Amino acid sequence: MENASPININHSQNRQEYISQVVITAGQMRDIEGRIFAAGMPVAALMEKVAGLITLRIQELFSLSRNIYRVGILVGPGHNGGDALVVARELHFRGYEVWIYSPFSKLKELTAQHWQYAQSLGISCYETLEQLPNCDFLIDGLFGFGLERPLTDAIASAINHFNEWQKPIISIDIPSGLHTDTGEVLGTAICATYTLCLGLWKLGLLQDHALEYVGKAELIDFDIPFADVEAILGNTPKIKRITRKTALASLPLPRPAVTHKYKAGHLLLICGSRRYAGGAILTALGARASGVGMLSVAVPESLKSILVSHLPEALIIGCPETESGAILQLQLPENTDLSSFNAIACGPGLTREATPIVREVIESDRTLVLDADGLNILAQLGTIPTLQQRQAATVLTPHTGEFQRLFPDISDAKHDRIQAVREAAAQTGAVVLLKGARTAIANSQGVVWINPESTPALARGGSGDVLTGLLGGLLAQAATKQLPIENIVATAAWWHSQAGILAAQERTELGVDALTLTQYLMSAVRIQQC
Ligand SMILES: NC(=O)C1=CN([C@@H]2O[C@H](COP(=O)(O)OP(=O)(O)OC[C@H]3O[C@@H](n4cnc5c(N)ncnc54)[C@H](O)[C@@H]3O)[C@@H](O)[C@H]2O)[C@H](O)CC1
Ligand SMILES: [K+]
Repeated sequence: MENASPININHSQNRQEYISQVVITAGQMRDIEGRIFAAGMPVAALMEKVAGLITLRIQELFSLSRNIYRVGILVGPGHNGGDALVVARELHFRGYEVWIYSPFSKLKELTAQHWQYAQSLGISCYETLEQLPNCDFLIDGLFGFGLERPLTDAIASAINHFNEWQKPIISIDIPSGLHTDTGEVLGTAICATYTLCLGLWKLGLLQDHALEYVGKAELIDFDIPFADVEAILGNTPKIKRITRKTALASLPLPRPAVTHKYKAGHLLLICGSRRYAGGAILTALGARASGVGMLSVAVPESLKSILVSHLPEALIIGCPETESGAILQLQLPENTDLSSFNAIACGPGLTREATPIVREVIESDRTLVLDADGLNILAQLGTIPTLQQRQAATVLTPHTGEFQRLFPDISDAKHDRIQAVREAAAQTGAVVLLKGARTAIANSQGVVWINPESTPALARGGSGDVLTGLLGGLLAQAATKQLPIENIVATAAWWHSQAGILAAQERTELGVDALTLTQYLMSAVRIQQC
């Protein structure tokens, strides 16, 4: 954090950025909340403040009109339900037609008081699903981060019932039924249209399998003092969302006024085979977009001319090839060896025949990105023992299937991807990027970056090749800087997804083939720079 006088730390840009990055668990939220109440903030006052902010946002999302005026409020037994009851009261005063549903007989005291007051205002309250009025949208205040066990019987069937209504649902803090940390569905869960996350981003909202329940997630910042967050998480929180600011900070921009091509990094790509020539081209185009000063691309000899035609500025190295057209041997130009390069990216389109090549680059002292067949070969060689000997920085970029081949003993990456990628990084000492709808990046000290924004448009062949090239190019340029490798990897993931989002906006989610994606990389970063 830049130095800011203590007076304004809670209102500064720094706090905004910090709050937008931090990702927390239910336990950490409870501890932070505990500090706030211990410092004298009455629970009821905080609930009033939070619910007031929720009400304002709801009025923006569903402005009162002739067609939108009926709102059903689902109330749980805890303070999530308390929030919802305050929202119910405030929307009632703002002219919405409000009804409340809660099947719980035992409510927390504050929640029970709000229930009683809502009834005194004449707001219709229901305890059973029968005869519920129609509505234009629903507000889910059943459970927040206090959900402790799977939902069963009455409340589970009620949630399924409301999901079947196909009405827009706004979930307060977390879609009810989702595990706050793993994002797992505990029995069943509300399928939210919007999730208004309170105070600090909950980890479960960033887990791939939660996304279909979360809908569009927004943060309701209710001025949690920076000191309280820092007291629980420390100055460098372990799990962070990649933000535009952090991503742009690791880009090699602006360039120094005086520079030359070798100062802007030299990347060696080792990729492609006669069967997968396209993978080599896409990886090289991704690398080109990174701005790397010099790009060398080692491919089987038979691919050399097609690579030259696509990338006239790159040094294409034609290597001896096997019968089936895989690279047989890395044959670098005269007076060149692996130490001539700032970074190496190896794997796309290699096929499994290129084991000697992968072994050679692993044994080198260069910063190394392994992807695709580079990862499959690493898995065959034995992930942990093979990497143990490496001193230089290693980045692995598996999708879920490659991850499970690399780390068969790590708990199922689908269950808790964040924990899985952390374990993989700790076991290998590598930075591990686990691809997904919310790509997660971990280093061996347990720091995790999560990319909070992406698009299903990127789920296509070749998209990963582009990322590998882009990442390799950024690492080659950063070789002389002291930036943490995981920050560079996070920036590459962010840049890649922003290009996909921009391309999908202009061409729909069906129009983002990998070649098109390479053409959006530049405009994505230019737009984000404004
Ligand atoms: N974080 C903050 O600073 C603020 C949070 N607020 C809201 O409070 C909830 C958390 O409230 P809490 O009472 O701790 O938990 P819930 O509302 O999620 O309710 C849990 C409640 O339900 C019971 N329960 C747990 N599991 C089950 C189950 N499977 N079936 C039935 N009942 C279950 C449990 O015993 C609890 O009583 C947070 O999300 C915010 O919405 C503050 O209002 C504002 C500040
Ligand atoms: K909720």
